[in-house]
Amino acid sequence: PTAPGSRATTLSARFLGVMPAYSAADDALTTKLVTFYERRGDSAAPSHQATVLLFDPRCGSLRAVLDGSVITAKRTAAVSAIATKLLMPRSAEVLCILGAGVQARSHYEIFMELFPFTEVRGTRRSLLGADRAAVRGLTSRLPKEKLPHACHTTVKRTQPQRKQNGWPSFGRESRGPICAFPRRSGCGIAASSAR
Ligand SMILES: NC(=O)C1=CN([C@@H]2O[C@H](COP(=O)(O)OP(=O)(O)OC[C@H]3O[C@@H](n4cnc5c(N)ncnc54)[C@H](O)[C@@H]3O)[C@@H](O)[C@H]2O)C=CC1
Ligand SMILES: O=C(O)C1=NCCCC1
Repeated sequence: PTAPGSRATTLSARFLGVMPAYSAADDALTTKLVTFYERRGDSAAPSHQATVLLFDPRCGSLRAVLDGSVITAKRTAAVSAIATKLLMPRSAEVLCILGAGVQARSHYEIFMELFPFTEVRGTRRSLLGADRAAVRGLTSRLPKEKLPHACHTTVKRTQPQRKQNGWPSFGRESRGPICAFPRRSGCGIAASSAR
């Protein structure tokens, strides 16, 4: 989760986030620095780039500089997985992932490892490029007649809002990832990872 004291500096759809944290249990003093930029089609750079600095809590000296991109991808998906483990109906078989970027991939990987989904669905803009062939039962749109049991949005700058039929629809503000379980499952919108 975002640490208390985190700050973000904005340059019109370009952000620098500072996420300091101290864990007494691990005796670890750290901060993550993360930039997240709205990308136009012509940019090859990742939309989110992060670095983690680790300090010695006793003397304040810098001890390590870590790449933060993998940590961000895995930690965020891990939080979604915890929420899903606690809230998803046991009978769930169908996973839906909206978005096709870094978080879509990390969510896909951990969800396929931890849960017995038999089917994965995405939207037209999904799913996972090269992994497409490995995804069983992928459909290119969300069929109304058979709702998935868990839905994870990893799209940028959108947020699902519950529709009457229980499906998330996209608003224009805010950010994912957000875990949603359709109302039919009895859970409603269940959790938003992290922030
Ligand atoms: N809560 C947390 O701790 C974290 C949250 N995030 C958030 O998760 C989201 C995804 O991050 P990344 O995967 O790293 O970004 P990314 O830039 O790698 O992927 C974004 C994906 O969303 C898709 N997309 C954008 N608009 C769409 C739309 N209207 N419909 C369908 N797909 C659409 C893009 O095509 C792209 O595949 C961002 O909003 C980001 O800020 C990311 C990291 C940590
Ligand atoms: O690294 C994180 O955690 C982020 N949270 C929200 C937006 C971008 C990065």
